Amino acid sequence: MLELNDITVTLGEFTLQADLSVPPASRMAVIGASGSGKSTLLSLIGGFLAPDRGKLLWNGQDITALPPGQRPVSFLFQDQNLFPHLTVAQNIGLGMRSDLRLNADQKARISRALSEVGLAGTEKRRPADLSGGQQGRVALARVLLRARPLLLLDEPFAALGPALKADMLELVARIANETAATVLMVTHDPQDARSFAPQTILIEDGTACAPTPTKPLLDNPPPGLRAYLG
Ligand SMILES: Nc1ncnc2c1ncn2[C@@H]1O[C@H](COP(=O)(O)OP(=O)(O)OP(=O)(O)O)[C@@H](O)[C@H]1O
Repeated sequence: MLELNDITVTLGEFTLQADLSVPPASRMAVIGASGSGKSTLLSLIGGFLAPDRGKLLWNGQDITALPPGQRPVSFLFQDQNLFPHLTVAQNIGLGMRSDLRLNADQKARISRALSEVGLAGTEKRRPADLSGGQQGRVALARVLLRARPLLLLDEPFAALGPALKADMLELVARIANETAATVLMVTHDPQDARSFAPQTILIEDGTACAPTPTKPLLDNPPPGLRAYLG
């Protein structure tokens, strides 16, 4: 279980507050208007941003002061952060061994992850030889192999077409179920929230609200969210 206890973080003029819990093995959408603080919330949980006040707990352990690499977290951002000089397999392997001395079993796992994201046989290619959507899928394969219990997704599949995006969300949901991972996904697309996330964290007026069931929230949104969704 992830707990944000009485958190305040200030970035220039902007302040975000959060006092909420995310139950184990849940899939959550993070929704709010542009500039409401969605990426700020994920940066806070990932350890890229320190709160001015409050604590983050993971399964009861205080992780507020832990650097990103020591948190139980993996990320998938829109900007996929693939290294252009490394092959697809090496980019994925970095998630397992930073010196890239991969054994046969690790290489086999990389190939299996590539098959799962629909990119079988691309191990030796470079990111520049792949489309934006394919690069996104390589980044997803990397995240899947890291198998951390908390997965943070920031608009990860925005560059993909609708069919592929649905496939990728289904894949993330399946892997999250198999590994009992908790997933927080920032999205601007209410359909994605409905299909992927039973619960939603709404960010409004500088506050990340406690999780609430997605369908009733989107069926009957509060005024600020209604205006944003159009
Ligand atoms: N380094 C910073 N210094 C000052 N203000 C910042 C900084 N980073 C973000 N902000 C401000 O914090 C607020 C929240 O930004 P954030 O990126 O979290 O919003 P968001 O909901 O993810 O937006 P979007 O949907 O447009 O990506 C914005 O008003 C932004 O201008």
